[in-house]
Amino acid sequence: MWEASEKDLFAQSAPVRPVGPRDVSGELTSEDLDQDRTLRPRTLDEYIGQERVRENLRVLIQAARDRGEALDHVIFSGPPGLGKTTLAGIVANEMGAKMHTTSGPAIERAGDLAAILTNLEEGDVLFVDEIHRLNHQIEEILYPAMEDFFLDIVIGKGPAARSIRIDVPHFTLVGATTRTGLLTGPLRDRFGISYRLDYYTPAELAVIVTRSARILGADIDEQGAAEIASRSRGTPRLANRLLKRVRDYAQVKREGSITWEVAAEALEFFEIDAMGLDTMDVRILTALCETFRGRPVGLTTIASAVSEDPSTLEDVYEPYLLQCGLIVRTPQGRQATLAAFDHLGMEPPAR
Ligand SMILES: Nc1ncnc2c1ncn2[C@@H]1O[C@H](COP(=O)(O)OP(=O)(O)OP(=O)(O)O)[C@@H](O)[C@H]1O
Repeated sequence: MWEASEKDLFAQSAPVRPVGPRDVSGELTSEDLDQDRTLRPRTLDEYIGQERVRENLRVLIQAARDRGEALDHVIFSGPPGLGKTTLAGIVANEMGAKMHTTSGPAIERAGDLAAILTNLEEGDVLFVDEIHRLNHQIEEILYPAMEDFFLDIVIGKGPAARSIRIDVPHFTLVGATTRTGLLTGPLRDRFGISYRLDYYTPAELAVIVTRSARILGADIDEQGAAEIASRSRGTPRLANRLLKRVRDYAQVKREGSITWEVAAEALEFFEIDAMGLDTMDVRILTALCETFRGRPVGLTTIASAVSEDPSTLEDVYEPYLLQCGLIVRTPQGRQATLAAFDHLGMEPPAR
């Protein structure tokens, strides 16, 4: 049950995907938005990697289609750039449904959500990016809409208040989050289907790079694709971005074709090291190893040492450094491992 004024009720729906350029690691930049339109796979067959998710979805989508029903609500979680938005588009496409896109922080008022939901048609997909950032009042309106497809609205205040119930079409909510931990229990429980996306293997990324190069008309050989893939931190968005940078380098400094030698030289030029770490990753490791001498450190302390926002550090940089075993999370904070000292070519302090 929620309260809304008439004005609120007829408010414009929230702006779509208000993302600005965030030029860090797997995060989205404005260039990515253009690139995404052309490079994004549209069907499950075109989608590379995440085998379990893909095969599961294939069965669930076919079952829903055969029954003529909307697919159950789905949530995708995982670090930025792994393909959550891509999968949401594929779900809509494979269901033959229309996709509407918004994000958690863009839905500010109850009326925003009411406007979005009442504009949907039967079977439509509503994609909510960063769903963990929905405010609690909005979440509560969403519960009956997800479960029983109605909105319960109270108009006015005090004795004059009246309640109306509005039916909404059977839709599929596809949520994406980088932080499942921040999702409230009741919201999480209302998703019938939940997948966590993993980092891609270098072999899968090499296939993605080769496919993207074909679409972009770039000439690349197998070793060139493998070299870009191995430095892409398991992330397709980054693989596509590095491919474009290497293509620029090949065009200006070499003959245009991307071989292993050209790719390695270009990535060196753009300061992407052999593990795919960029300058910010190296600054984080250097702070942990050098400034804090291998001791455990809190997230905000590291963030101020490298002048970065703590949540970007936690969402974007940390997962890959943890995955590579370069840092660990202890109850006292984040700590560099011996592998981090080794990677930086430093002696660990005597314990
Ligand atoms: N499995 C895949 N095969 C081929 N390309 C992919 C795949 N997954 C993602 N991509 C490409 O990577 C880019 C980023 O994907 P996407 O926008 O879906 O990531 P995301 O997880 O939604 O990121 P964010 O959380 O930052 O929104 C897109 O350009 C897409 O084309």
